[in-house]
Amino acid sequence: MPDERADRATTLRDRWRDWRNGLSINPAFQRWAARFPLTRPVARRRAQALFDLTAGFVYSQIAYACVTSGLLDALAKRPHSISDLERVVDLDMAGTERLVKAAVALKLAEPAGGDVFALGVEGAALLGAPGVAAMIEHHRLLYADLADPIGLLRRGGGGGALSGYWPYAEGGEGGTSGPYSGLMSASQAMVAAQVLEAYPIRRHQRVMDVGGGDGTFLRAVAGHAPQLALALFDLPPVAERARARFAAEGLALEATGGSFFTDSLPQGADIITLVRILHDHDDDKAMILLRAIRAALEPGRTLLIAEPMAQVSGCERVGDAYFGLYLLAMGSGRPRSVAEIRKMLGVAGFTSSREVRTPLPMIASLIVARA
Ligand SMILES: CC(C)=CCC/C(C)=C/CC/C(C)=C/C=C/C(C)=C/C=C/C=C(C)/C=C/C=C(C)/C=C/C=C(C)/C=C/CC(C)(C)O
Ligand SMILES: C[S@@+](CC[C@H](N)C(=O)[O-])C[C@H]1O[C@@H](n2cnc3c(N)ncnc32)[C@H](O)[C@@H]1O
Repeated sequence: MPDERADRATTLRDRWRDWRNGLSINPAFQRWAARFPLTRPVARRRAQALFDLTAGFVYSQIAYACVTSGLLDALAKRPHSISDLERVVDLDMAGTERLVKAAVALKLAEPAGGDVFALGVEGAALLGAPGVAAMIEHHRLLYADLADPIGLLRRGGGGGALSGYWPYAEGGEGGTSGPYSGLMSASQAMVAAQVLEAYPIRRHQRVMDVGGGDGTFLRAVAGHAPQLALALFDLPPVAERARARFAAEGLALEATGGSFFTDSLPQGADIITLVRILHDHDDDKAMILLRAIRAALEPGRTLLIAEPMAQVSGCERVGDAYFGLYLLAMGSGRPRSVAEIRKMLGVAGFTSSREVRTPLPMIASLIVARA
Protein backbone atom coordinates (compact mmCIF):
# COMPACT_ATOMS: atom_id res chain seq x y z
CA MET A 1 0.00 0.00 0.00
CA PRO A 2 2.69 2.59 0.95
CA ASP A 3 4.49 1.66 -2.33
CA GLU A 4 1.32 2.34 -4.30
CA ARG A 5 1.00 5.79 -2.66
CA ALA A 6 4.66 6.55 -3.41
CA ASP A 7 4.15 5.52 -7.07
CA ARG A 8 1.06 7.74 -7.35
CA ALA A 9 2.95 10.68 -5.80
CA THR A 10 5.82 10.16 -8.23
CA THR A 11 3.44 10.11 -11.16
CA LEU A 12 1.72 13.30 -10.01
CA ARG A 13 5.07 15.01 -9.44
CA ASP A 14 6.30 13.92 -12.87
CA ARG A 15 3.15 15.20 -14.54
CA TRP A 16 3.32 18.52 -12.68
CA ARG A 17 7.01 18.94 -13.69
CA ASP A 18 6.27 18.10 -17.34
CA TRP A 19 3.41 20.64 -17.39
CA ARG A 20 5.47 23.37 -15.67
CA ASN A 21 8.54 22.83 -17.86
CA GLY A 22 6.41 22.63 -21.00
CA LEU A 23 5.10 26.13 -20.24
CA SER A 24 8.44 27.57 -19.09
CA ILE A 25 10.28 26.43 -22.22
CA ASN A 26 7.66 27.86 -24.56
CA PRO A 27 8.65 31.37 -25.83
CA ALA A 28 5.04 32.19 -26.71
CA PHE A 29 3.96 31.38 -23.13
CA GLN A 30 6.87 33.42 -21.77
CA ARG A 31 5.74 36.41 -23.83
CA TRP A 32 2.11 35.94 -22.79
CA ALA A 33 3.00 35.56 -19.07
CA ALA A 34 5.09 38.75 -19.16
CA ARG A 35 2.08 40.67 -20.55
CA PHE A 36 -0.78 39.15 -18.50
CA PRO A 37 -1.19 41.21 -15.29
CA LEU A 38 -1.62 38.22 -12.93
CA THR A 39 1.45 36.30 -14.17
CA ARG A 40 3.62 39.39 -14.90
CA PRO A 41 5.18 39.62 -11.39
CA VAL A 42 6.16 35.92 -11.49
CA ALA A 43 7.53 36.28 -15.04
CA ARG A 44 9.60 39.32 -14.03
CA ARG A 45 10.94 37.56 -10.91
CA ARG A 46 11.87 34.44 -12.85
CA ALA A 47 13.48 36.44 -15.66
CA GLN A 48 15.52 38.48 -13.16
CA ALA A 49 16.60 35.30 -11.32
CA LEU A 50 17.72 33.76 -14.61
CA PHE A 51 19.52 36.95 -15.59
CA ASP A 52 21.35 36.93 -12.24
CA LEU A 53 22.37 33.32 -12.81
CA THR A 54 23.63 34.29 -16.26
CA ALA A 55 25.49 37.37 -15.03
CA GLY A 56 26.72 36.16 -11.62
CA PHE A 57 30.38 36.17 -12.65
CA VAL A 58 30.13 39.81 -13.76
CA TYR A 59 28.63 40.85 -10.42
CA SER A 60 31.36 38.93 -8.57
CA GLN A 61 34.07 40.66 -10.58
CA ILE A 62 32.54 44.07 -9.85
CA ALA A 63 32.63 43.19 -6.13
CA TYR A 64 36.24 42.06 -6.61
CA ALA A 65 37.13 45.41 -8.23
CA CYS A 66 35.36 47.36 -5.46
CA VAL A 67 37.23 45.43 -2.74
CA THR A 68 40.70 45.32 -4.28
CA SER A 69 40.70 48.91 -5.57
CA GLY A 70 39.97 50.23 -2.07
CA LEU A 71 36.67 51.80 -3.21
CA LEU A 72 34.57 50.22 -0.45
CA ASP A 73 37.08 50.99 2.30
CA ALA A 74 37.20 54.62 1.18
CA LEU A 75 33.39 54.93 1.10
CA ALA A 76 33.22 53.31 4.55
CA LYS A 77 35.24 56.24 5.91
CA ARG A 78 33.08 58.95 4.32
CA PRO A 79 31.27 59.86 1.10
CA HIS A 80 33.59 60.82 -1.76
CA SER A 81 33.27 62.75 -5.03
CA ILE A 82 34.24 61.06 -8.29
CA SER A 83 37.41 63.13 -8.53
CA ASP A 84 38.43 61.98 -4.98
CA LEU A 85 37.65 58.41 -5.94
CA GLU A 86 39.84 58.60 -9.07
CA ARG A 87 42.86 58.86 -6.77
CA VAL A 88 41.62 56.07 -4.46
CA VAL A 89 40.98 53.49 -7.19
CA ASP A 90 43.81 54.70 -9.43
CA LEU A 91 41.67 54.89 -12.59
CA ASP A 92 40.87 57.74 -14.96
CA MET A 93 37.53 59.54 -14.63
CA ALA A 94 35.74 57.33 -17.17
CA GLY A 95 36.92 54.12 -15.48
CA THR A 96 36.08 55.42 -12.02
CA GLU A 97 32.59 56.51 -13.08
CA ARG A 98 31.87 53.16 -14.70
CA LEU A 99 33.01 51.25 -11.62
CA VAL A 100 31.05 53.49 -9.25
CA LYS A 101 27.88 53.18 -11.38
CA ALA A 102 28.24 49.39 -11.38
CA ALA A 103 28.74 49.48 -7.60
CA VAL A 104 25.59 51.61 -7.25
CA ALA A 105 23.59 49.15 -9.38
CA LEU A 106 24.65 46.36 -7.02
CA LYS A 107 23.93 48.48 -3.90
CA LEU A 108 27.58 48.35 -2.91
CA ALA A 109 27.57 52.14 -3.18
CA GLU A 110 24.81 54.75 -3.44
CA PRO A 111 24.45 58.33 -4.67
CA ALA A 112 24.76 60.98 -1.96
CA GLY A 113 23.97 64.10 -4.02
CA GLY A 114 25.71 65.65 -7.05
CA ASP A 115 28.76 63.65 -7.98
CA VAL A 116 29.24 62.37 -4.40
CA PHE A 117 28.84 58.68 -3.51
CA ALA A 118 28.45 56.89 -0.17
CA LEU A 119 28.62 53.27 0.96
CA GLY A 120 25.54 51.27 -0.09
CA VAL A 121 23.59 48.81 2.04
CA GLU A 122 25.24 45.74 0.50
CA GLY A 123 28.65 47.39 0.73
CA ALA A 124 28.09 47.97 4.44
CA ALA A 125 26.95 44.36 5.00
CA LEU A 126 29.96 43.12 3.03
CA LEU A 127 32.41 45.08 5.16
CA GLY A 128 30.55 44.07 8.33
CA ALA A 129 30.68 40.33 7.60
CA PRO A 130 34.16 39.23 8.72
CA GLY A 131 36.34 37.69 6.06
CA VAL A 132 33.99 38.20 3.10
CA ALA A 133 36.31 40.75 1.48
CA ALA A 134 39.21 38.29 1.87
CA MET A 135 37.03 35.51 0.37
CA ILE A 136 36.23 37.73 -2.61
CA GLU A 137 39.95 38.45 -3.12
CA HIS A 138 40.98 34.78 -3.05
CA HIS A 139 38.21 33.90 -5.54
CA ARG A 140 40.54 34.93 -8.36
CA LEU A 141 42.17 31.50 -7.88
CA LEU A 142 38.81 29.71 -7.96
CA TYR A 143 37.64 31.59 -11.04
CA ALA A 144 40.89 30.80 -12.87
CA ASP A 145 40.22 27.10 -12.25
CA LEU A 146 36.57 27.46 -13.25
CA ALA A 147 37.36 29.06 -16.61
CA ASP A 148 36.79 25.58 -18.07
CA PRO A 149 34.26 23.93 -15.72
CA ILE A 150 33.63 20.91 -17.94
CA GLY A 151 37.38 20.29 -18.19
CA LEU A 152 37.63 20.53 -14.40
CA LEU A 153 34.76 18.08 -13.93
CA ARG A 154 36.19 15.74 -16.58
CA ARG A 155 39.61 15.49 -14.97
CA GLY A 156 38.13 15.01 -11.49
CA GLY A 157 39.24 18.33 -10.07
CA GLY A 158 42.42 19.69 -8.55
CA GLY A 159 45.69 20.46 -10.28
CA GLY A 160 45.02 24.19 -10.59
CA ALA A 161 45.49 27.47 -8.77
CA LEU A 162 43.22 26.67 -5.82
CA SER A 163 44.86 23.34 -5.05
CA GLY A 164 48.19 25.20 -4.86
CA TYR A 165 46.64 27.47 -2.25
CA TRP A 166 45.46 24.46 -0.14
CA PRO A 167 48.50 22.13 -0.38
CA TYR A 168 47.07 19.53 2.04
CA ALA A 169 44.14 18.88 -0.31
CA GLU A 170 46.18 16.83 -2.72
CA GLY A 171 48.09 14.89 -0.08
CA GLY A 172 50.92 17.35 0.54
CA GLU A 173 51.67 18.31 4.09
CA GLY A 174 54.35 20.79 3.09
CA GLY A 175 53.58 23.88 1.07
CA THR A 176 52.69 27.23 2.50
CA SER A 177 50.04 27.20 5.19
CA GLY A 178 50.34 30.94 5.95
CA PRO A 179 47.96 32.31 3.29
CA TYR A 180 45.19 29.77 3.91
CA SER A 181 45.55 30.10 7.68
CA GLY A 182 45.19 33.89 7.30
CA LEU A 183 42.03 33.50 5.19
CA MET A 184 40.55 31.02 7.64
CA SER A 185 41.36 33.27 10.57
CA ALA A 186 39.79 36.30 8.84
CA SER A 187 36.54 34.43 8.19
CA GLN A 188 36.43 32.48 11.47
CA ALA A 189 34.41 34.99 13.52
CA MET A 190 31.26 34.31 11.47
CA VAL A 191 31.66 30.56 11.93
CA ALA A 192 32.47 30.77 15.64
CA ALA A 193 29.37 32.92 16.14
CA GLN A 194 27.19 30.14 14.66
CA VAL A 195 28.74 27.51 16.94
CA LEU A 196 28.76 29.55 20.14
CA GLU A 197 25.20 30.81 19.70
CA ALA A 198 23.82 27.36 18.95
CA TYR A 199 25.74 25.08 21.30
CA PRO A 200 26.36 25.57 25.07
CA ILE A 201 30.08 24.87 25.03
CA ARG A 202 30.37 26.26 28.60
CA ARG A 203 29.20 22.95 30.02
CA HIS A 204 32.51 21.32 28.97
CA GLN A 205 35.92 21.35 30.68
CA ARG A 206 38.47 20.75 27.95
CA VAL A 207 38.04 21.43 24.23
CA MET A 208 40.38 20.18 21.52
CA ASP A 209 39.98 21.85 18.10
CA VAL A 210 41.17 19.38 15.48
CA GLY A 211 42.43 21.15 12.35
CA GLY A 212 42.24 24.27 14.49
CA GLY A 213 44.45 26.42 12.24
CA ASP A 214 46.11 29.31 14.03
CA GLY A 215 43.68 29.07 16.95
CA THR A 216 41.15 31.76 16.02
CA PHE A 217 38.17 29.52 16.83
CA LEU A 218 39.67 28.67 20.24
CA ARG A 219 40.21 32.36 20.99
CA ALA A 220 36.49 32.92 20.39
CA VAL A 221 35.74 29.95 22.67
CA ALA A 222 38.02 31.41 25.36
CA GLY A 223 36.19 34.74 25.11
CA HIS A 224 32.87 32.95 25.53
CA ALA A 225 33.84 30.37 28.19
CA PRO A 226 37.11 31.45 29.86
CA GLN A 227 37.17 28.46 32.24
CA LEU A 228 37.66 25.92 29.40
CA ALA A 229 41.10 24.33 28.95
CA LEU A 230 42.19 24.67 25.29
CA ALA A 231 43.98 22.19 23.04
CA LEU A 232 44.62 22.29 19.30
CA PHE A 233 45.77 19.74 16.74
CA ASP A 234 46.96 20.68 13.24
CA LEU A 235 49.81 20.08 10.81
CA PRO A 236 53.15 20.87 12.52
CA PRO A 237 53.83 24.34 11.02
CA VAL A 238 50.25 25.43 11.65
CA ALA A 239 50.19 24.13 15.24
CA GLU A 240 53.51 25.89 15.82
CA ARG A 241 52.02 29.18 14.61
CA ALA A 242 49.08 28.75 17.00
CA ARG A 243 51.42 27.95 19.89
CA ALA A 244 53.54 31.06 19.24
CA ARG A 245 50.46 33.27 18.86
CA PHE A 246 48.88 32.13 22.13
CA ALA A 247 52.22 32.38 23.96
CA ALA A 248 52.66 35.95 22.70
CA GLU A 249 49.22 36.81 24.06
CA GLY A 250 49.82 35.03 27.38
CA LEU A 251 47.01 32.51 26.73
CA ALA A 252 47.34 28.84 27.71
CA LEU A 253 47.12 26.39 24.78
CA GLU A 254 48.27 22.82 24.35
CA ALA A 255 49.11 22.71 20.63
CA THR A 256 50.07 19.38 19.04
CA GLY A 257 51.49 19.09 15.54
CA GLY A 258 50.77 16.01 13.41
CA SER A 259 48.51 14.55 10.76
CA PHE A 260 45.10 13.29 11.73
CA PHE A 261 45.43 10.63 9.03
CA THR A 262 48.58 9.01 10.37
CA ASP A 263 49.03 10.13 13.99
CA SER A 264 46.79 9.34 16.93
CA LEU A 265 45.07 12.34 18.45
CA PRO A 266 45.83 13.41 22.04
CA GLN A 267 43.36 12.05 24.64
CA GLY A 268 41.70 13.96 27.46
CA ALA A 269 39.26 16.38 25.80
CA ASP A 270 35.60 16.07 26.76
CA ILE A 271 34.67 17.84 23.51
CA ILE A 272 36.46 17.74 20.15
CA THR A 273 35.53 20.35 17.57
CA LEU A 274 35.90 19.90 13.84
CA VAL A 275 35.32 23.27 12.22
CA ARG A 276 35.37 23.45 8.38
CA ILE A 277 37.41 20.22 8.21
CA LEU A 278 35.29 17.22 7.23
CA HIS A 279 34.13 18.61 3.87
CA ASP A 280 37.79 19.05 2.83
CA HIS A 281 38.30 15.31 2.56
CA ASP A 282 37.11 12.47 0.37
CA ASP A 283 35.01 9.77 2.03
CA ASP A 284 37.83 7.29 2.79
CA LYS A 285 39.94 9.95 4.51
CA ALA A 286 36.95 11.50 6.27
CA MET A 287 36.24 8.07 7.78
CA ILE A 288 39.86 7.72 8.96
CA LEU A 289 39.53 11.12 10.63
CA LEU A 290 36.20 10.30 12.33
CA ARG A 291 37.60 6.99 13.60
CA ALA A 292 40.71 8.75 14.96
CA ILE A 293 38.46 11.20 16.80
CA ARG A 294 36.29 8.38 18.15
CA ALA A 295 39.46 6.69 19.46
CA ALA A 296 40.54 9.90 21.23
CA LEU A 297 37.21 10.36 23.03
CA GLU A 298 36.08 8.41 26.09
CA PRO A 299 32.57 6.95 25.82
CA GLY A 300 29.90 9.59 26.36
CA ARG A 301 32.18 12.48 25.28
CA THR A 302 31.25 14.88 22.49
CA LEU A 303 32.25 15.61 18.90
CA LEU A 304 30.94 18.84 17.37
CA ILE A 305 31.09 19.22 13.58
CA ALA A 306 30.55 22.71 12.14
CA GLU A 307 30.70 23.49 8.43
CA PRO A 308 28.41 24.48 5.56
CA MET A 309 26.47 21.34 4.65
CA ALA A 310 24.66 20.17 1.52
CA GLN A 311 20.90 20.14 0.91
CA VAL A 312 20.12 22.59 3.70
CA SER A 313 16.73 24.11 3.03
CA GLY A 314 17.13 27.65 1.71
CA CYS A 315 20.92 27.27 1.29
CA GLU A 316 21.05 24.64 -1.44
CA ARG A 317 23.26 26.86 -3.63
CA VAL A 318 25.89 27.22 -0.91
CA GLY A 319 26.26 23.45 -0.50
CA ASP A 320 26.12 21.55 -3.77
CA ALA A 321 26.73 24.52 -6.11
CA TYR A 322 29.38 26.73 -4.41
CA PHE A 323 31.21 24.24 -2.18
CA GLY A 324 30.60 21.38 -4.62
CA LEU A 325 32.64 23.18 -7.28
CA TYR A 326 34.99 24.90 -4.83
CA LEU A 327 36.13 21.61 -3.31
CA LEU A 328 36.39 20.04 -6.76
CA ALA A 329 38.78 22.81 -7.79
CA MET A 330 40.64 22.44 -4.50
CA GLY A 331 41.24 18.76 -5.33
CA SER A 332 39.54 16.90 -2.49
CA GLY A 333 36.39 16.64 -0.44
CA ARG A 334 32.72 17.34 -1.02
CA PRO A 335 29.90 19.03 0.86
CA ARG A 336 27.81 16.42 2.71
CA SER A 337 24.24 16.52 3.93
CA VAL A 338 23.40 16.20 7.62
CA ALA A 339 22.05 12.70 6.95
CA GLU A 340 25.27 11.61 5.21
CA ILE A 341 27.48 12.88 8.02
CA ARG A 342 25.28 11.27 10.69
CA LYS A 343 25.52 7.95 8.85
CA MET A 344 29.32 8.21 8.70
CA LEU A 345 29.41 9.00 12.43
CA GLY A 346 27.47 5.80 13.14
CA VAL A 347 29.91 3.75 11.03
CA ALA A 348 32.84 5.38 12.88
CA GLY A 349 31.44 4.13 16.21
CA PHE A 350 29.60 7.16 17.60
CA THR A 351 26.54 6.03 19.57
CA SER A 352 24.26 8.97 18.70
CA SER A 353 24.20 12.25 16.82
CA ARG A 354 21.83 15.14 16.23
CA GLU A 355 21.64 18.32 14.20
CA VAL A 356 21.66 21.61 16.11
CA ARG A 357 20.13 24.57 14.27
CA THR A 358 22.34 27.63 13.72
CA PRO A 359 21.26 31.23 12.99
CA LEU A 360 22.96 31.25 9.53
CA PRO A 361 23.27 27.71 8.11
CA MET A 362 24.84 29.17 4.93
CA ILE A 363 27.86 29.87 7.14
CA ALA A 364 27.76 26.63 9.12
CA SER A 365 25.41 23.85 10.14
CA LEU A 366 26.12 21.88 13.30
CA ILE A 367 26.09 18.21 14.24
CA VAL A 368 26.74 17.05 17.79
CA ALA A 369 27.71 13.39 18.28
CA ARG A 370 28.33 11.23 21.37
CA ALA A 371 31.18 8.74 21.52
C1 LIG B 1 15.81 50.18 8.91
C2 LIG B 1 16.33 49.75 7.61
C3 LIG B 1 15.68 50.21 6.36
C4 LIG B 1 17.36 48.99 7.51
C5 LIG B 1 18.04 48.48 8.66
C6 LIG B 1 19.24 47.86 8.18
C7 LIG B 1 19.20 46.41 8.31
C8 LIG B 1 18.22 45.69 9.18
C9 LIG B 1 20.09 45.80 7.62
C10 LIG B 1 20.34 44.37 7.72
C11 LIG B 1 21.76 44.30 8.08
C12 LIG B 1 22.16 42.89 8.32
C13 LIG B 1 21.69 42.20 9.53
C14 LIG B 1 22.98 42.33 7.43
C15 LIG B 1 23.52 41.03 7.61
C16 LIG B 1 24.37 40.61 6.69
C17 LIG B 1 25.05 39.37 6.78
C18 LIG B 1 24.95 38.53 7.98
C19 LIG B 1 25.80 39.03 5.71
C20 LIG B 1 26.58 37.85 5.64
C21 LIG B 1 27.19 37.55 4.48
C22 LIG B 1 28.01 36.42 4.40
C23 LIG B 1 28.66 36.01 3.25
C24 LIG B 1 28.49 36.74 1.96
C25 LIG B 1 29.50 34.89 3.36
C26 LIG B 1 30.28 34.39 2.37
C27 LIG B 1 31.08 33.28 2.67
C28 LIG B 1 31.92 32.64 1.80
C29 LIG B 1 32.05 33.03 0.38
C30 LIG B 1 32.68 31.56 2.34
C31 LIG B 1 33.59 30.86 1.70
C32 LIG B 1 34.31 29.85 2.44
C33 LIG B 1 35.35 29.14 1.97
C34 LIG B 1 35.88 29.31 0.62
C35 LIG B 1 35.93 28.19 2.88
C36 LIG B 1 36.99 27.45 2.61
C37 LIG B 1 37.42 26.41 3.60
C38 LIG B 1 37.50 25.03 3.01
C39 LIG B 1 38.74 24.84 2.17
C40 LIG B 1 36.27 24.63 2.21
O1 LIG B 1 37.59 24.15 4.14
C1 LIG C 1 39.88 24.76 6.00
S1 LIG C 1 41.05 24.88 7.26
C2 LIG C 1 40.05 25.16 8.68
C3 LIG C 1 40.79 25.79 9.80
C4 LIG C 1 39.91 26.14 11.01
N1 LIG C 1 39.30 24.99 11.59
C5 LIG C 1 38.88 27.16 10.61
O1 LIG C 1 37.70 26.82 10.48
O2 LIG C 1 39.24 28.33 10.43
C6 LIG C 1 41.58 23.21 7.43
C7 LIG C 1 42.62 22.98 8.50
O3 LIG C 1 42.93 21.59 8.55
C8 LIG C 1 44.32 21.44 8.68
N2 LIG C 1 44.72 20.12 8.15
C9 LIG C 1 44.69 19.72 6.87
N3 LIG C 1 45.14 18.46 6.76
C10 LIG C 1 45.47 18.07 8.01
C11 LIG C 1 45.99 16.86 8.54
N4 LIG C 1 46.26 15.82 7.75
N5 LIG C 1 46.22 16.78 9.87
C12 LIG C 1 45.96 17.86 10.68
N6 LIG C 1 45.45 19.03 10.23
C13 LIG C 1 45.21 19.12 8.91
C14 LIG C 1 44.89 22.60 7.88
O4 LIG C 1 46.22 22.89 8.20
C15 LIG C 1 43.92 23.70 8.24
O5 LIG C 1 44.33 24.42 9.36
